[in-house]
Amino acid sequence: MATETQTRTENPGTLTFASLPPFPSDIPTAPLHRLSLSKLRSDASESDRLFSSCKDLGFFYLDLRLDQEGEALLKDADDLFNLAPQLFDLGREELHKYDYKSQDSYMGYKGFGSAVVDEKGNLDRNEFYNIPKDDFLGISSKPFAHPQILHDHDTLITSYMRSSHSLVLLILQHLEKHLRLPPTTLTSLHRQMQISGDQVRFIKSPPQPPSDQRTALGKHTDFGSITILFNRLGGLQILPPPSLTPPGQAPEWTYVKPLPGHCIVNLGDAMVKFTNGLLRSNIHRVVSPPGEQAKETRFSLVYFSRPEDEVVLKRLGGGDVIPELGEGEVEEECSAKEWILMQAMRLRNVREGMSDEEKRRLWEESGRGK
Ligand SMILES: O=C(O)CCC(=O)C(=O)O
Ligand SMILES: [Fe+2]
Repeated sequence: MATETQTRTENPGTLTFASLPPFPSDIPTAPLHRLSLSKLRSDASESDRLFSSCKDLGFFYLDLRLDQEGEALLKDADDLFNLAPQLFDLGREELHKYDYKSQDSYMGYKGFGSAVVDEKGNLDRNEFYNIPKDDFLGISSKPFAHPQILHDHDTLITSYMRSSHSLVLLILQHLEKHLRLPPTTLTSLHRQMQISGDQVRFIKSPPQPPSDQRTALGKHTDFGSITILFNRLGGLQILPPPSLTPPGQAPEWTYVKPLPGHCIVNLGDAMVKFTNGLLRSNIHRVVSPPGEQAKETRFSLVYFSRPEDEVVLKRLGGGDVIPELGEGEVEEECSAKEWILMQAMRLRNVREGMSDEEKRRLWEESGRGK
């Protein structure tokens, strides 16, 4: 049993999760900055560090402890980690009823092995359940059906959505300030009660045979604005940009070590488009957890915030920090709704009996092999 002191210690090297094998101490980990939510509310230098993290890596840890809203979010995340196994225990056959791919939606269930993860045409090794914010906040015009167990936990799910969304708005407010954009430029594109692709995602990846450990979730950048991620077992890896790689070395996939009391925050493609490449959405993937952790089933919990459906993903005007477009450069007019749908569905066009060649083509056409 982990004690309060184990999970509350200030030394990240000794932070562990109760009842799970520890993250190995002898493997390299990604150099994410560790920011604090409570400091972010009052300390200008913490805000500066947030801006730097969003520019150089596009990923950071956020310590949620010692902050009222942060602690509430941690509690909800804990409760959702207890709910996740119960949801997936409904079984793949039952959950398939909630796969809405045939309705051209990525919401609901994604079955095990239904997306391509690499150039060889290998299939993923995880299941998702995507819960649309709009269905649970009661603003969808046509909500999807979801398993009863989710409705039974409606209060928890909506509380988690509201807390995550409010964290996203806080981060966007800091970014607006550093980008010297008029106040609400970013937050007004992410109003909680407007229709968007925002979702909670549960992911389950079972242990893989030691002789056949593959990528569970293929390399990608997130498509939306800000992602709030909780996980307990390693497995998430990022490919650091050349600017953070020692001179003369090629960037290498590096594990992000989960830290209790923290979430991992990362930026998606919409933030890159809004800022003409000033902010970064870094490439990442999920592989087998390292060391002893590989024997465990891995769950993760994600809140994806995305711009409201009708927002056009292009450079934001009104500030003097975002780089100008190049001479004669014309941006595509793609709405957030179109962009997210296209990105989310591309690799999920795997059909029964598809040849390896066809699967490889799906990967190629997704543009992720670049
Ligand atoms: O499970 C994780 O740690 C990361 C999941 C992820 O990157 C995603 O769902 O986009
Ligand atoms: Fe991701």
